[in-house]
Formats: sequence, C-alpha cells, structure tokens
Amino acid sequence: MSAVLKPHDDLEITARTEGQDRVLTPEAQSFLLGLHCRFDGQRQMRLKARAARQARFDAGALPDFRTDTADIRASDWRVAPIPAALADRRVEITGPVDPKMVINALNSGAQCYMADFEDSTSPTWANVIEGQLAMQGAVVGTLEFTAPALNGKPGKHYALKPEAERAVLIVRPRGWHLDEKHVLVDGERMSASLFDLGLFAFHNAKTLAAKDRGPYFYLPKLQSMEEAALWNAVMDHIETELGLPNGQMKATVLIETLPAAFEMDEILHALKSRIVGLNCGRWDYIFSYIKTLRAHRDRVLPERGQVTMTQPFLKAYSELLIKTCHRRGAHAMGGMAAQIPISVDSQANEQALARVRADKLREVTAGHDGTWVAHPALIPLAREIFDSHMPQANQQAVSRDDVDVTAADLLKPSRGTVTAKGFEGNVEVCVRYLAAWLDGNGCVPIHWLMEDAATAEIARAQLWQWLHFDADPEREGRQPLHLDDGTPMDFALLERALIGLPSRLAAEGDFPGKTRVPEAIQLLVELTRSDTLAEFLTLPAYERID
Ligand SMILES: CC(=O)SCCNC(=O)CCNC(=O)[C@H](O)C(C)(C)COP(=O)(O)OP(=O)(O)OC[C@H]1O[C@@H](n2cnc3c(N)ncnc32)[C@H](O)[C@@H]1OP(=O)(O)O
Ligand SMILES: O=CC(=O)O
Ligand SMILES: [Mg+2]
Repeated sequence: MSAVLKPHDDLEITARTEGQDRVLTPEAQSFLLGLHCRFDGQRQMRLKARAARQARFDAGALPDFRTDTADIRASDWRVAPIPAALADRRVEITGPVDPKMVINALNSGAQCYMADFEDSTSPTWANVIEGQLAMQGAVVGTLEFTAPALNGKPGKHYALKPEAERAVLIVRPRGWHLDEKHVLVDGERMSASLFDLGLFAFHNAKTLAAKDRGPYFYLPKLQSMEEAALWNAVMDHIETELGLPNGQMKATVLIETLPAAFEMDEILHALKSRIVGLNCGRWDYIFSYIKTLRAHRDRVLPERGQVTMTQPFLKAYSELLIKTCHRRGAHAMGGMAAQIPISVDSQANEQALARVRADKLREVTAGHDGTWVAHPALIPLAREIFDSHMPQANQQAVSRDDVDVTAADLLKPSRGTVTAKGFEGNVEVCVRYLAAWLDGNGCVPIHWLMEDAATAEIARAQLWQWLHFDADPEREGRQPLHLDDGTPMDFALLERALIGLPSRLAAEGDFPGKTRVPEAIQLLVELTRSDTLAEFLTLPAYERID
C-alpha cells in the first residue's frame, strides 16, 4: 500500500486526565503522528467503501462471495505457524480495561484475556488513558489496585499473580469507524484504532516480544479484506519502526459483520503472516445482519431473545468459519453467551448456567478451538466442557468437510415473532445501556444478561428497522410490521413503551448510569426517529461524553 505522507504539525491533545503524561510521552506522540499521516487517508477510503457497498444493499442487492477473489478461495495456502503462547485458547475471558477488571481477568485461570477497548469500554478520555496505563502495568507485572474504603473498612487490594499463572494478554483496539476526538492533527481527529493499538504497541511490544508473548490483538468489526490489508500494513509499519521481526504482532479477526462472512478466506489471506484465528463475534454479527439488510423486509429478524445460534443463518456462519479456519491452519474461536451468574436466585442461576453450558457444548462439538466467557465464575464450566470434548490443545484436525455453506445459507430469513415484551425489552435495554455508556460504563448486567455495545446495537437497530417499514407511507407496499398480537409497530408504540419507563427505572435501586436516563431516552428517540439508521450508536453517543 502506498504511504500518504503530508507535512503535519504535532499532535494536539485537547483533554487532560491523571497519568496521561506517562502514556503520551513526546516520543509516543510522534509515533502516533506517524501512524496518522501514513494511514488515516486509507482508513477514510475504507469507510467510504463501506458506505458505497451499503448503498447497493439498500437498493436491493444482497451480499455474495466475490468473483475477483475466487483464486484466493480456491488455492491452497496456510497462515503462518501459531506461536506456542496461543496454541491452546480453550477459554478466553474478556472485559473492560479498568485496573481491577484487568487484574481479575489476568488472574482468573483462563488461557487468554482479551482486554477490550471496544464493545465493553465507554471511551471517555479517562477510561482510555487508564486502560493504557493498566496495560503497561499488566505487561511488566506491577499493576495493583486498591478498592476505595467502605464503611470504615479498608478497600480490598488487588495484585497480579506470577506471570506463569496469568492469562495471555490479547488487546482489542476500537474499530476503524471510531475517532479519538481528544487527539487532533491539523484539526482532524485521529483514528481510535491507530491510537489504541499504536500506543499499546509503542509502550509494550518490545517487552512482550522478548517474552514471546506477543503483542497479540483482536481486530473488531472488519467488513472486507481491504480493511484487513490495512491492518496488516499498520502492523508491518509498527514492526519496522520498533525493530521487531516481521510477523511478531499477531492478530485474531472477529468475523462480526455480514459482509466479512463472505470474505473469511480473503481476510485470512490478507493477514496471512500474522493471523492466528477468526472469532465468531455473534452479537455484532446479528447487529450487522440487521443493519446490512435493513431495507429487506423479507429478512427482518424476530425479537432479540429468539435470535439464537441455532437460527440457520447463524449456524451456517459459525460452521463456515470453522471449516475456513481449519483449512488454513488458524484457530476457529467461538463467542460469548450473554448469561452471567445470578447470585440472588439459585434456580434462575441454574437455568442461566445451563444455557451457557449448552452454548459451549454446541461450540466444541461443532469444531471450535476455544470460547469466550464474560465472567470469571463461568471459566470452570467452559473449561470442563472443552476439556472433555477437546483433550488436545485445539481441534484444527477437524476439517468440517461436511459443511457446504452458500450465500443463501448466510442470508437465510429467520422464523419467529416480535412480542410486546420483546419490543419493550429492546426499549429498556437501549435506555439503560446508553445511560450507563454515557456515564462511562461500557458493560453492565441488565436483567442478568451481559449487555455491551454489540448486544445493545441489536436492540437499537431492531427498533429502527421495525419502525421504519411504516415510515414512508407514500411508497408502494409500505405497511407497518406487526407484533404477534396484531398491534402495528409504529411510533405510537414506541411512545407507549417509553412513557412509564423513567418512573419505573427511578423506583429501582441504584444502577449504572441512573442519572443519565433522560439523556439516554432523548438519544434513543433521535436514533429511532432518524430517517437513516445510524452506523453505530456509539458515534452520536461519543459526542456526548468527555
Ligand atoms: C459482545 C462482546 O463483545 S463480548 C465482549 C465484551 N463484553 C465483556 O467483555 C463482558 C465483560 N463482563 C463484565 O463486564 C461483567 O462480568 C458484567 C458487567 C457483565 C457483570 O459484572 P458484575 O456485575 O460486576 O459481576 P459480579 O458482581 O458478579 O462480579 C464478581 C467479581 O468478578 C469480577 N468480574 C466480573 N466480570 C469480570 C470480567 N469479565 N473480567 C474480570 N473480572 C470480572 C468483578 O470485578 C468482581 O470482582 P470482585 O469480587 O473482586 O469485586
Ligand atoms: O465482539 C463480539 C461480539 O459478539 O460482538
Ligand atoms: Mg463485537
């Protein structure tokens, strides 16, 4: 890829928070400036390409496998060998990047920990800098945290276990669509992806490489092989700048957009000297299915709770991912069940754990090499299932030659309904999640389900889509969709769902973001009333946080 080098002034940092001088040293700033100058033009081109492709889907076209890359799919090649530290990834814990979570996750007993700057972090400047500092402490092993004192008792102290007992660190930077608004170059915002990955690599890559522990990354929300190639060019450049061997930085790509499911081979190929696996990011994938096919009435999904991994379009996607990865020598990672332990109700807890167990069993018997958990208490359960069905480090030998997935399979319409409870549930999740996010908390339990940016996006995109089949009555054939009881899904229904919500939430005990509920409602109304489906809810929400 050709470099886009323009003369630029220094970076301008427009906010201050504790510890930022330890992260944004003059040398780190000039490294980030180099990344911006070299790669931001290409990022903008990729974002334009996304919009152009979406315009074709909105006009009636459907995603399909590419004809120009048929050779990549047909020919035999494999990705570079996987490093020893990533050979066995049977259980990976994920979570936001505040110091307590980072320590708990690294000490949790999981094989790997994905430190998440994306779906589960609200990217306030304070959170982003605190996350980078926590990463530095985690890499050198000095990270500590003391919880605030409570009722006169000193707060609990947290410290890292010895390195050999810690999970392997994998960092997920924010996606290509996000800016870091607090860092400007000639008045332009820097890419949040380049900021997160660049800063982490700048401070930690050499230390990790010396221990043969990375650096390792999860790359989110890619839509094409060109976006993968851009990541590859960024990592090539960083390796050269930092004097690392080519291919030292390893990547696992989340296949969590519908267009990317049609380019799995191509994405592996674009990153083939450094990619170690693909992951079924099911929540963003469901969101992307809705977003990509928003204009296709015949492919409207039922309510969120009915969209499980056994829906044909999701089963096809996960099986294609396993088959593709194993053919190319990469890991086929499973994803996240949304259930978390329920401490206050043992019967409900058993039901939640049974659902997680069933999900992990489905993954390991389908051929996945590992899985994700959202909470440390789920690690023994996931480990037991993977250990009993996968006694070896991974199951790349499972080729899944029986799988034959067509474009029609990946797009297959789903059966199901939308109930009043399902509609109202989406409204509540959106309001509570947006309120938490605006308050600086990117992952929260709501009705004992883990909710993050991806799960909330499903609720938000569904509401928009359901309501907008009624939005243009002039257009022929435009009739509202209906709930299972015959009620039209229109803006009157949304208003009825919202009307009692603030007082109902006010009557509940404390919950994350409680004071931000009015702002969250206003944002949800804007998002659902808008003529176009906003690309991501985090884009307008980001303009409302510090
Ligand atoms: C779609 C996707 O992108 S999935 C990936 C992104 N999502 C995630 O990573 C989910 C991460 N999970 C979480 O943030 C949390 O588990 C939540 C918000 C769902 C629930 O959190 P809580 O309500 O605090 O859970 P709970 O009170 O049961 O926690 C018990 C302990 O486990 C810790 N814990 C909970 N989840 C995690 C985690 N993922 N990593 C590390 N520690 C954790 C808590 O910090 C707490 O520690 P403490 O006893 O030292 O205080
Ligand atoms: O990032 C994971 C997902 O499911 O989305
Ligand atoms: Mg995701």
